[in-house]
Amino acid sequence: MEPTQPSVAPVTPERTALRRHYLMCRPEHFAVTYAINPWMDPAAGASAEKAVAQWEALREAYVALGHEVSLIDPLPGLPDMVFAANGALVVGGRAYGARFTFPERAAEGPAYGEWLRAGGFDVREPEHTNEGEGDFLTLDGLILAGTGFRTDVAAHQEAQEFLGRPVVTLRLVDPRFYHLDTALFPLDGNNVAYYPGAFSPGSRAVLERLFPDALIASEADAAVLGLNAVSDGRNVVLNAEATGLAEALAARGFNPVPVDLTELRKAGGGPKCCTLELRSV
Ligand SMILES: CN(C)C(=N)NCCC[C@H](N)C(=O)O
Repeated sequence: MEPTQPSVAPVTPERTALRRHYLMCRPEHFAVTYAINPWMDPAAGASAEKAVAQWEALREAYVALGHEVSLIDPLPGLPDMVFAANGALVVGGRAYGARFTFPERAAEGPAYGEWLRAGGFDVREPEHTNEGEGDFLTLDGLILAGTGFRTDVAAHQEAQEFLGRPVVTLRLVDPRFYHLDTALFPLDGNNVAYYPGAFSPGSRAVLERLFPDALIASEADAAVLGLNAVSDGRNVVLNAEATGLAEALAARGFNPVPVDLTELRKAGGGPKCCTLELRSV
């Protein structure tokens, strides 16, 4: 008889959630009146009422998970202000302000800056174009920074100097994934999920070197903005249509929390875009 190999059951790691503090902006003035990314079609229109209902469900999901949510008042004439992640990058109580690429969103930078200053954050007015956490994603030891469509590489250096954290530049090459947070999200402080096709060959090699155990997402999941997700280290809030990604997350011991943000996707945004993390450490 052949000796039988002892079978080893796969070990799914226990994941730990860390309580977060998020800033959000109710989409009362949401609309698609201009097109600054390939997802936007002003002729197709969008409903602020539907957007508010979907956004409320996202806010409630965060609260149910035990996170704190603060709100900034939406301003008329700024239909994209719901995308709070673009408003700044906040790390260790310091806020590196946003300076938007397109004039349509320019007034959002000062609005978020004022809110953060009033909240006691040390706010830096940026010299260089950058769209906040849309293109800066923070892990324990470093900050990943996107460029290619919106944020200028000079802003990566400016953020590094102000925040005192290493910033690693990644080049985006597919216009559907115009912000880093449409193509990659931190699973926890040390690992990420991403769609390789969104990055230049050199940046893909950097990601492989930094994160050999990364979760690699399919194009189908990326194309429904599934990577525009928010993880607290255990629970991952993501677009409901990203079913393959949700399964892969569950297989790694994460708890996928699906949300429906189809109305906001008409402007090119998902759960992460609506969520600016206020990090005190
Ligand atoms: C990661 N974040 C924040 C985003 N991807 N933001 C969505 C911005 C959508 C807006 N219409 C724009 O094109 O700027």
